[in-house]
Amino acid sequence: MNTNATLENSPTGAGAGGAGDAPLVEAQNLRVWLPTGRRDGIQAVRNVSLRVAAGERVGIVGESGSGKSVTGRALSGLLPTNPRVRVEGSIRFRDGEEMVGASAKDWNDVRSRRVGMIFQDPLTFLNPVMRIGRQVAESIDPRRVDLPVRDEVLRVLETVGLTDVETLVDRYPHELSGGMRQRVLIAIAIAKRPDLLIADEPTTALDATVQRRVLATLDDAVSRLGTSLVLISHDLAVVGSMTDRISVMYSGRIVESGTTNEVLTAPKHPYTQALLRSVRSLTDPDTELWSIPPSLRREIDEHVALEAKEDEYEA
Ligand SMILES: Nc1ncnc2c1ncn2[C@@H]1O[C@H](COP(=O)(O)OP(=O)(O)OP(=O)(O)O)[C@@H](O)[C@H]1O
Repeated sequence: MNTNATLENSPTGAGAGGAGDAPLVEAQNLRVWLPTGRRDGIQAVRNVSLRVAAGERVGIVGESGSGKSVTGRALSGLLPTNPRVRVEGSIRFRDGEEMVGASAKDWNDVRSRRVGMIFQDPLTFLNPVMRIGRQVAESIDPRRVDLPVRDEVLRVLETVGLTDVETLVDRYPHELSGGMRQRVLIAIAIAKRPDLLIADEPTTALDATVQRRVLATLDDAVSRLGTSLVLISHDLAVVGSMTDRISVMYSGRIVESGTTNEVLTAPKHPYTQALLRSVRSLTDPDTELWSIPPSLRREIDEHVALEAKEDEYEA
């Protein structure tokens, strides 16, 4: 049986909900197909089930191309707008409607009230021709972007460790360093006090020292707001230090889920075991290639194919 069948809440995780709590967000049997040159496109996400309790922090780890980002984008309704993108299964926020198949307007509503996003490359997310202050203000309240929210904008920017904020609000994204831009992105994401933050490789593009500081800022902001966090990263050390639970993805599937401690200290799935070993033997830190030997990779592929068959049979 696939280990993602039951995804228990961390009994020790900070703020994790109890067993009877309705999750803040729950994806069930999520399946996503994306268009490619091939006629049917590719299935990037295969039967992913994931639940995040209020205040809980869940990490999604796996190699490049395993489906982490597509899962994160599906959870935030930000998959490419292309009629050939197909999503099946279920995504529900607490007290909300089914979001698979929901309109762009419904997703906008959910994002503006409940979900903040932080992506790897702030320049693609920030508006290059809009001053920083206005971009943060729009996140606080898209209808009130003038003076009344200025104090709040300054406060949010200070919250994420930025200084000289009176000057900063009048600057444009290209005038800031990478670390500053990433902090602005965190500010924009937390300004509306979302229930859930989805951070997809939030610091990968930064150098190691800046990365640590920005992660500490994110950690601090999430703790203070009591926000739930989905942290997507190929970096097990980062995810291990910031989450209550971890789901490991391989070939579009969640192959193992458990408390962070369980997954890191007693991994059950051969892929997680290989992943943990390969972290220590990564040869080129600039790529996301994991040094899993081909014979072991074949074994893992066979194991995962067998699990997929079992899941299909059970369904
Ligand atoms: N816009 C897109 N159009 C077509 N295929 C896509 C698109 N985005 C992702 N894919 C494909 O979907 C699969 C999953 O990609 P995804 O980006 O979710 O992986 P990932 O685990 O997040 O990897 P990375 O860490 O490199 O971002 C990959 O095969 C990828 O090539």
